[in-house]
Amino acid sequence: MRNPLEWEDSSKACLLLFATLLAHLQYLGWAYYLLSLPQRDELINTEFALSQLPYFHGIVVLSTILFVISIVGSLKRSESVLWQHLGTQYYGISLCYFSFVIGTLTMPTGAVLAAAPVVGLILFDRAAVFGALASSTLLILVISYGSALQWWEYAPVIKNFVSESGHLSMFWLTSMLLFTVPHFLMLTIMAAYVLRRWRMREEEVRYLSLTDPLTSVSNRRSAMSHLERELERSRRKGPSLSVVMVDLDHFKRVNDTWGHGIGDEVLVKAAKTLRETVRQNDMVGRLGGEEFLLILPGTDQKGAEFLAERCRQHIAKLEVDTGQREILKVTASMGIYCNEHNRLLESDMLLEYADQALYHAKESGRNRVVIWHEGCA
Ligand SMILES: Nc1nc2c(ncn2[C@@H]2O[C@H](COP(=O)(O)OP(=O)(O)OP(=O)(O)O)[C@@H](O)[C@H]2O)c(=O)[nH]1
Repeated sequence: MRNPLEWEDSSKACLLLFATLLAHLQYLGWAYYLLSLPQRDELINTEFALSQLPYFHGIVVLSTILFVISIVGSLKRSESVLWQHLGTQYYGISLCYFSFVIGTLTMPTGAVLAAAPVVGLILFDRAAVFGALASSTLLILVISYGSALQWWEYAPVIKNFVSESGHLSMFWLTSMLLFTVPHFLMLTIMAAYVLRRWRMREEEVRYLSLTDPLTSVSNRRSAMSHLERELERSRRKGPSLSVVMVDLDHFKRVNDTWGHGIGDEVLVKAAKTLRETVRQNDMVGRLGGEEFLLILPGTDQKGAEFLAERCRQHIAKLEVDTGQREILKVTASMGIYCNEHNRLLESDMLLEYADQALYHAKESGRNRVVIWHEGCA
């Protein structure tokens, strides 16, 4: 599914114009329903309603045309902020006309003026939303003051907002709810949908910023901050922490012989093997190139050695199909350091010692696990 936060401008306009068309169809249906009622003369100004029918139709036709144009634009994946201006301006101005007919100081007008910009700002360009808000507010003010100055009647289609007994007219109240609820529903659903996608994207960005794109294990930054956290915990709570530096042997040769594609495949398989061999709360990070780091909380030196040895054996059993009737095998060297004798060591020293042990493993023939000892320094 594509992300609405990355929709083309034409698709956003298309969505808004579709919502506008639905609203105007609802108003047209309402007008026809009222005109069909036997008691219509008691509820509405029939003469005015009939005189406005061509405009109602005209707006529905115009909304349909604009909607179709925006569909064509979105099929062509057209990107231009003008689409957004068109969609938002038409939404605002066409609803102002309806606001003039039923009254500017009403629930639907207030609801749209208050809620539409909030949803709009999530989805549309700021200039488009504020532009449409400015023109609509200005129009609403002109219509309202025009009525106060007796240039035109207020809510010319409605008769008797209040009944003769002084109570609110049931027809008036029901009509207002009928117009308000769909707008609110549409705006709320749109906001909820876009915000959900927004949260998903945030999750995705977080995942990408912490994960190595090739192997899907933690990247260097994420591994380092995890190490700091675990080291702090080890200092406070006591259990020892072990780190294992893992480096694939003669990896340059793999690349040189079989190409980078096969080299990448080896890295992916090795990372997967490490991930599947360690426990759930251990961390596997790729420090770069063919070097990985295992962070093993609550693990003493003996435990780390056992786990590293198991990882080494599993990697040695890996087989990579080279596509040339030859199966490629790889091995890894590992250096271990555990803070069980010195909880105060900083993370860089922990890594330094593990690196020294790894160097020793390489020097003494590769494909082996070495625990740091004085001789490694
Ligand atoms: N395919 C692939 N190769 C990489 C990647 N990152 C680093 N490399 C290669 O990994 C190789 C590392 O080579 P060296 O550092 O010489 O180590 P080595 O050949 O494994 O030798 P030893 O570590 O001493 O056993 C280089 O050829 C890098 O180009 C990667 O993401 N994909």
